[in-house]
Amino acid sequence: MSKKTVFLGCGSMGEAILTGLLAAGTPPQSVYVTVRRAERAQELAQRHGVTALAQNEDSNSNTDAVMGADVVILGVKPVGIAGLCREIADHLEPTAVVISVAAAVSLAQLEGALKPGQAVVRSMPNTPLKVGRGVVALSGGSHVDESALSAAHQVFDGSGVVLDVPEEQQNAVSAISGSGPAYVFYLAEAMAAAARDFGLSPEVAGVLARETVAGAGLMLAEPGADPANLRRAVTSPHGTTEQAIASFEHQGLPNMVLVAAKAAASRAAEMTGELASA
Ligand SMILES: NC(=O)C1=CN([C@@H]2O[C@H](COP(=O)(O)OP(=O)(O)OC[C@H]3O[C@@H](n4cnc5c(N)ncnc54)[C@H](O)[C@@H]3O)[C@@H](O)[C@H]2O)C=CC1
Ligand SMILES: O=C(O)[C@@H]1CCC=N1
Repeated sequence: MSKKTVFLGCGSMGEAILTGLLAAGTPPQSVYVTVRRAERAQELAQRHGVTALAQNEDSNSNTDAVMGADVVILGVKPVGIAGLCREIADHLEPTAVVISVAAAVSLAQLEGALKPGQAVVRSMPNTPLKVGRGVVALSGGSHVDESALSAAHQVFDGSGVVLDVPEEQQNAVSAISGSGPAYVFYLAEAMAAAARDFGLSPEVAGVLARETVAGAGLMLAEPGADPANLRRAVTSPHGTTEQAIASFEHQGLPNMVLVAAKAAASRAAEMTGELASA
């Protein structure tokens, strides 16, 4: 029998994980999601065939949903995580594995808001899980044994690469792969803007940028792909690309990426502190 898997909060990230999980073969009948609004619940139920519950005055959908659940995925914003944990703590099966996807929320904060002994996994996924090309890093809490960690791996296995990292590395993971899709989309936006600056129509500019980034991404996904080698294969000696790469170098693009990633990681550390004092 399939594990009962529950998503508490199912927005951008939750739905990306849900889509990947179902595409990898998990039967929708074993999946439950809770959201705030009835219209969103209806949308998720129709789109994915899962049972979707919205908050209402008569019952608490979160505590109802976690009853008998094997795996519970916390998909709400960091600021809502501790309250959600306290809300469900007494209703969880002692054997349930709780997986948080929230940036900046520490295992200590999660464990402190749940009952003693609950297995908790802190994860940092990314939205490409939705298309089977995600990457997620997991860190197990103090009560996570091999079978609990394996249950967490199973949530993501079919839709991306799953890595185990020490918890201290989670802010760095968040700054690279968690936020990373946004950096790439931002580059695509900038490429489209440059194309429009040349006088190309917005439609043509959009297609050029999107297809180039998507095609390059697929090449990077091939086994053994190396970004530097792939770049060199496009860069003819004394040709056009060489000029653009030299311009990026001159303007300090690698350092800009480093500084931006450090800003993301610092914000995560700051958020952990804010959540602790809230
Ligand atoms: N969006 C991304 O690319 C990534 C997000 N994350 C993490 O994922 C978490 C969710 O982020 P997003 O999906 O972007 O946010 P979102 O706002 O799209 O989704 C959050 C969902 O939770 C629902 N919700 C809020 N409180 C609830 C409650 N008490 N019970 C049930 N449902 C509730 C909201 O209605 C919403 O649908 C955050 O903690 C974030 O740090 C992690 C990695 C990447
Ligand atoms: O921006 C955020 O806080 C979340 C975490 C990583 C990606 N999105």
